[in-house]
Amino acid sequence: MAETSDLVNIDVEIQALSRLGERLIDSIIADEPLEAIEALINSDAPLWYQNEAEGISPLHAAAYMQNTELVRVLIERGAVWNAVDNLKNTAGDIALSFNDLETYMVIRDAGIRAELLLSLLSSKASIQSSSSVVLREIDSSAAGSTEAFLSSNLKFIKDAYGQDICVLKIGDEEVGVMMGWEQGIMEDTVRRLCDGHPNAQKLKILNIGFGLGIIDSLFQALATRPAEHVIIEPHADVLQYIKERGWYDKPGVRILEGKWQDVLDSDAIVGVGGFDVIYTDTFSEDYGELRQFFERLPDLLAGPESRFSFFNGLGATNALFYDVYMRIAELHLADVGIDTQCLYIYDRHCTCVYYQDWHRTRRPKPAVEGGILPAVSQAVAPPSNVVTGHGSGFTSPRDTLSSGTGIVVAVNDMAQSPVTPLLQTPAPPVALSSTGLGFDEEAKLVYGVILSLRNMVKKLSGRDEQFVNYRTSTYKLHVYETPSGYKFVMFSDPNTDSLRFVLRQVYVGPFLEYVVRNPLVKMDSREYGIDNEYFRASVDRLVRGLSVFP
Ligand SMILES: C[S@@+](CC[C@H](N)C(=O)[O-])C[C@H]1O[C@@H](n2cnc3c(N)ncnc32)[C@H](O)[C@@H]1O
Repeated sequence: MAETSDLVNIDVEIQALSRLGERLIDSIIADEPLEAIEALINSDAPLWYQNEAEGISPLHAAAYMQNTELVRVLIERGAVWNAVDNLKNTAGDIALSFNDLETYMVIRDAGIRAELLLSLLSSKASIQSSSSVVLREIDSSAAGSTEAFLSSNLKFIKDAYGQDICVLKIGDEEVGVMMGWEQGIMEDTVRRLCDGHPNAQKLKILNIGFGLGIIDSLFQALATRPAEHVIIEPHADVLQYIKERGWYDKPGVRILEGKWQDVLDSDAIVGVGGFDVIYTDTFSEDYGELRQFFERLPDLLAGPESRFSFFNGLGATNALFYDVYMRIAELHLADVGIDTQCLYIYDRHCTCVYYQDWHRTRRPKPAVEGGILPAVSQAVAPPSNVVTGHGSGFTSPRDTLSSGTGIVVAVNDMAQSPVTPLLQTPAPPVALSSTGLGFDEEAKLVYGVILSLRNMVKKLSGRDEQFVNYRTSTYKLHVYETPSGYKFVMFSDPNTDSLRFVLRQVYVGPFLEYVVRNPLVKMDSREYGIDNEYFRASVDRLVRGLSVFP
C-alpha cells in the first residue's frame, strides 16, 4: 500500500515538474524578461526537461531565440549542453543554423568544460575502481568494446560502387569498420605527415590499425620507401588479410600482432629509437583510449620534427560534438607537448593589441598589471584585468588554450616605449619555448626581433626588400606587413611552407571585417586592444582550415 502511494506521489511530482519545464520553454520562446525566467528556474523549473512534441530543452529554446545572455545563464544554472531534440539537434546546432556564433561558442565552451571535467572524473574513477561513477552508457557491442570487436568475424567485400570495404555484423546490422571512401582522407594525411619531412629519405613510420591497408599502402608508395614501417594490428581476420597480400615479406615492414596497449613496450618498438611519423586509426576505442595513446607519444616520437596524426572520428556525426572533442584532443595533445603553430600580429606602433594562441606547449605567464592594454586577450591579461565598454565580447580564456597559434596586434609608439635591448642583435624569441616570461615581455621581444631583422634586411639589400620569414631548428617565424603598417606575425613548425598568404588572408578577411569595419573596436586608441569574439572565431576558423594545421 505504502509502495503504491509512493509511486502515485512520484508520478504527481513528475507531472508538476513537466508542467514547470513546459512553462520555462514557453516563457523563453515568448521572449519573457530574464528576471521572469530566472524566477521560474528558482522555483525549480527543470533545466533538463525536454518537451514531448519536439524534444527541445530550455537551452534549445534560448538558442532558437538567439538569446546569448540567457544561454549563458542557463548553462551557469546547469542546463545540459549536449541534449539532442527529436531531430537529433543540440542547442549548439540550432545556434549554428542561425549563424549565431556567439551563442554557439558559449555552448561549445560549456561542452569543453563539462567533457574535461568528466574525463578528469573518469580517470579518478578508474583509480578508485569499485566506487567508480558510471559516466556514460557502456556499449558492449563490437562497435564499442575492443574485446567484442576482436572476437567478431570481419568480412572484406566490395560495395555497390566496387570499393573495398570491411564490415562486421552487430545484431541485424552490418557496420562498416573501414571503407574505401577513406582513401582521400588517408592520402591527405600521408601528404601532411610526410611531405617535406626532414627525414624523408629514411622515414621510420608507425601505424596503429591496418584495416584495409589504405594508409600503409600509401606509406609504401612514397617516393622513397620508409626505412622502417611498423604496423600494429590485433584482429585475426585482418592479420589473415595482411598475410594473403604479402605484407609480412615486404622489405622494411614489420607487423606486430596485438593491440597497441600490449605491444608498445616491446623491443620491436623500443628498439626503433623513436618514429618520424606516427598514425593511429583503431576501431571500437573511445576517447579515453585515444588519450592514453596521446600520453605515450613523447616516448614514441623521435624528436621535435616528428609528426603525428590520428583519424578523428570523435563525435563525427554532429558538428558541435566534433568541435568539442577536437578542442579537447588539442588540449590534451598540448599537455603532452605536441605543438602546431603560433601566430602574432603587430600594428605600426609596437604595443600588443591582440593575441591568440592555439596549442602552444608553454604559454607565457600573464602580463603584469598595466603591461598590456585591456582587450588584448584574457588568456594573458593580468588576473584583475577586467575588460569593459570597448565592444569586446570575448568571454572565455580557454578559447586560446585549444590551439597552437597566436596573434598579436600592437598599439603604442615605439619612441615612447623602446622595444627591447635585443634590437641590435636579432635573437630568437626564446620566450616562445620556455623562458616563462610574462606576456608583455614576450610580445616586446617578438616585436623587437622582427623589427631588427626587417631593418637589417633593408640595410643589407639597400633596396626596399622585405624580410618575410626566418627559421630555427624548433620554429619558423612568418611576417606580413600591411601598407598601413600592421605587422602580422605567425609562428609555425620549422618545416611549414611560407604562411605569408595566410597572414594576408587574416588581414583582408577577419581583420578588415571584424576590426577595421567594427565601430565598437577603437583602433589606434592606445587604450584598448582589439580583441572581440567575432574576430577571434573567424581567425580561428581560418587557421584551423589550413592544410598546414594538423
Ligand atoms: C578503421 S581501421 C584502420 C583503417 C586504416 N587506417 C586504413 O587505412 O585502411 C581500424 C583498425 O584498427 C585495428 N584495431 C582495433 N583496435 C586496435 C588496438 N587496440 N590496437 C591496434 N589496432 C587496433 C582494427 O582491427 C582495424 O584493423
